Amino acid sequence: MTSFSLLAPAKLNLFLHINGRREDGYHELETLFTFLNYGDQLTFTLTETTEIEVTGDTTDIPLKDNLIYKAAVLLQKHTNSLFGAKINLTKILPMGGGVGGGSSDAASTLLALNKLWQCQLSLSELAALGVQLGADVPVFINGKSALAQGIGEKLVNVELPSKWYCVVHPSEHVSTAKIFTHPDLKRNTPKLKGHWQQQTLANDCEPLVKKLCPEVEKTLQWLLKYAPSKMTGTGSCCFVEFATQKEAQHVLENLPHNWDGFIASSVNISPAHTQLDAIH
Ligand SMILES: C[C@](O)(CO)[C@H](O)COP(=O)(O)OP(=O)(O)OC[C@H]1O[C@@H](n2ccc(N)nc2=O)[C@H](O)[C@@H]1O
Ligand SMILES: Nc1ncnc2c1ncn2[C@@H]1O[C@H](COP(=O)(O)OP(=O)(O)OP(=O)(O)O)[C@@H](O)[C@H]1O
Repeated sequence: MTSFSLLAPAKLNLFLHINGRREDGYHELETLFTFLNYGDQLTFTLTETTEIEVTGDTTDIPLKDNLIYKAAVLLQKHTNSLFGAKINLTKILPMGGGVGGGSSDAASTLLALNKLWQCQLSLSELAALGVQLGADVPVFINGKSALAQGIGEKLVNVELPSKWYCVVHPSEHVSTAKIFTHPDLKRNTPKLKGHWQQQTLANDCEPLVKKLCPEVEKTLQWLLKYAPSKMTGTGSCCFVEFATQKEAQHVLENLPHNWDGFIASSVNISPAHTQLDAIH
């Protein structure tokens, strides 16, 4: 196989507790990750030179900063691969929306090129490379819904019931770094004791983001008409959960005209892994 496509799925943080700040500035957190059957589309084609070419919806991001390019170069250097690749991106996920699009692109690139270049690195070796690109990359490499600890890289797989989500993307962009460096961020939630299902679960970034971005506050309020609303990651996307597609579709159909959103079902195994396993 010298060319194939993979999805880079979205993630949702079903809760996000911040337990403290480390000396390097990163935060200790506890979060529950689920994957959505919805994401960016990436096509990988093997080339016989070492060049890495990224095409498609990449205009906003300089090549050297693109997490797809960075992931490819990292793997190439780590394995001394003499191959290259042409990678085409169809961007579907909102950038900086808290659904992990950049991290998921990076993870799908590592997974795909590991196969295309026959590097034969294990998932834990790929995750160790991935965490150098972002705290969220390992969960996408691991490919299973998981409870994460540490900076988000210590993962315990969990089985979650499949749900339907309506995800709304407010027009305001939220910088993850800005939230994590803000003095008013709540950083003192005690670590979970016992099973997470028996606890009160929240997103500790939500009060601060609501204060800084009125659009997020407005979105969460509007969604409350339908179901308990939550924010994912450091925002700005907000979501509501349902048992059926019909209920999620109903919210999407009623979105105010200038708002963006999508619906998707959650899956316990990342669609990138399901697709990769089907390639021989
Ligand atoms: C908030 C989450 O989206 C939850 O899934 C992630 O933990 C963020 O993951 P990410 O976007 O892959 O994060 P990175 O690209 O590694 O870091 C973005 C910014 O967030 C801060 N950051 C990130 C993760 C973490 N546990 N503590 C942090 O303080 C970093 O210092 C950096 O300034
Ligand atoms: N291929 C890429 N896709 C999206 N963003 C990228 C990519 N490469 C680099 N970036 C940079 O990464 C930043 C964060 O992107 P991303 O879409 O992952 O944010 P996010 O959904 O808030 O992620 P998280 O929840 O992990 O914080 C973007 O603002 C962009 O500058």
